[in-house]
Amino acid sequence: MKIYEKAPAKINLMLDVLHKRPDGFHEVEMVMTMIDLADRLELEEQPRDTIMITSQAGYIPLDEKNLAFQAARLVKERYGVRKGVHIHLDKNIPVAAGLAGGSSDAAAALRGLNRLWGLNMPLEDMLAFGAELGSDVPFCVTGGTALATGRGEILTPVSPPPQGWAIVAKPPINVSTAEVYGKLKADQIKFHPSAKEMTAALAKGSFTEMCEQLGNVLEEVTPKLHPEVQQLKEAMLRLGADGALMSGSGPTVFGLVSKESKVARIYNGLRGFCKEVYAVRLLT
Ligand SMILES: C[C@](O)(CO)[C@H](O)COP(=O)(O)OP(=O)(O)OC[C@H]1O[C@@H](n2ccc(N)nc2=O)[C@H](O)[C@@H]1O
Ligand SMILES: Nc1ncnc2c1ncn2[C@@H]1O[C@H](COP(=O)(O)OP(=O)(O)OP(=O)(O)O)[C@@H](O)[C@H]1O
Repeated sequence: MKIYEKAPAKINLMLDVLHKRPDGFHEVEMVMTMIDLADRLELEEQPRDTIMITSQAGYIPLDEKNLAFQAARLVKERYGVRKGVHIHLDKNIPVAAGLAGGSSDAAAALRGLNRLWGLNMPLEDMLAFGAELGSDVPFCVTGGTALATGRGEILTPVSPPPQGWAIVAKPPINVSTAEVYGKLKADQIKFHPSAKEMTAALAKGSFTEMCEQLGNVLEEVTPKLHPEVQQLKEAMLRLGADGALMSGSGPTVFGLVSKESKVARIYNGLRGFCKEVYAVRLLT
C-alpha cells in the first residue's frame, strides 16, 4: 500500500523575539501560515525493518540527518513498530530557505506513518514528537494559521489570511538558522512587530492591515550578512507588492498581493534578479 502526504511550506507573517532563554533557544512570538508550495511524500511499507529515504533532489541528506528519517525513527521507537518504510520525498520547497521545508517533511511523515501503520496517534503525541524534531515541526503538523509562542511549539489557531498571493524568492545563498539567532542581540531590538495587531488584522480579514503589520526581527541580522535579501525586498515593493518580508531566518523574501493581476509583473521582474521565484496562493 502507498500513502501520499502533502508537505506545504510556511511563511512567517510576523516574528518577534522576546529574550534569549537559559536553554539557548529564543522565546518567540510568531504568526505563521501555509502557502501553496509543497513537497510530496510517498510512503510505502518495506519488507525489511529499515527506514529508507529517497528523493529526486540531489542536495539533501538521505540518511539519519533527514528530518523525515528522524520522524520515522521516533514513531518506530515510541510506538514499538517493527515494520520498515520507504519514504520518497518529491522536493519542491527550496532547501535552507526559511520556509520550513525539512520541518514540513517531518510533520508529513508523522501524519503519513500514522495512516500507513494504523497507529491512531493522538494529536498531542504528534505535536510532542514534532517538538523533539524542531521548533517549526509542531506548526507543520497542524498547518493552517497560528500564533506560535515558547520556542515556536506552543500553538494557538488564529484567523487565516484573506485570499491573496505570495511571490516567494530565494537568493542563491545559504543561511544557518542557528547562526542568525546566535547573532541577534535580543536586548537591542529596534522595533518589535506586534502579534496582537497581526492577529487583529487577520480577524478583520483586512489584506491592507495584514501587510502593514508584517515584521521580522531577524531582518536585523540576515540582510546585514547578505545585502541581496534587502535588495530583493525593495525590488518586491518597487514592482508593486502590497507588503514584503523575509521569512523566518531567511534568506527567502516573500511579497504579498491581493490582486492576481499584479502577480505576473512582480514574478517576471524578480526572475531577472533571482533564479528561484515562485508565485503561489496563500492557503486560507
Ligand atoms: C526561524 C524559524 O524558522 C521561524 O519559524 C524558527 O524559529 C526556527 O525553527 P527551526 O528551524 O525548526 O529551528 P530548530 O531546528 O528548532 O533550531 C535550530 C537552531 O535555531 C536556534 N533557535 C531556534 C528556535 C528558537 N525559538 N530559538 C533559537 O535560538 C537554536 O540555536 C537552534 O539550535
Ligand atoms: N527533508 C528535508 N528537506 C530539506 N532539508 C532537510 C531535510 N531533512 C534535513 N534537512 C537539512 O536541513 C537543513 C535545513 O533545511 P530546511 O529546508 O528545513 O530549512 P529551512 O527552510 O530554513 O527551515 P526552517 O524555516 O524550519 O528553519 C538543510 O540544509 C538540510 O541539510
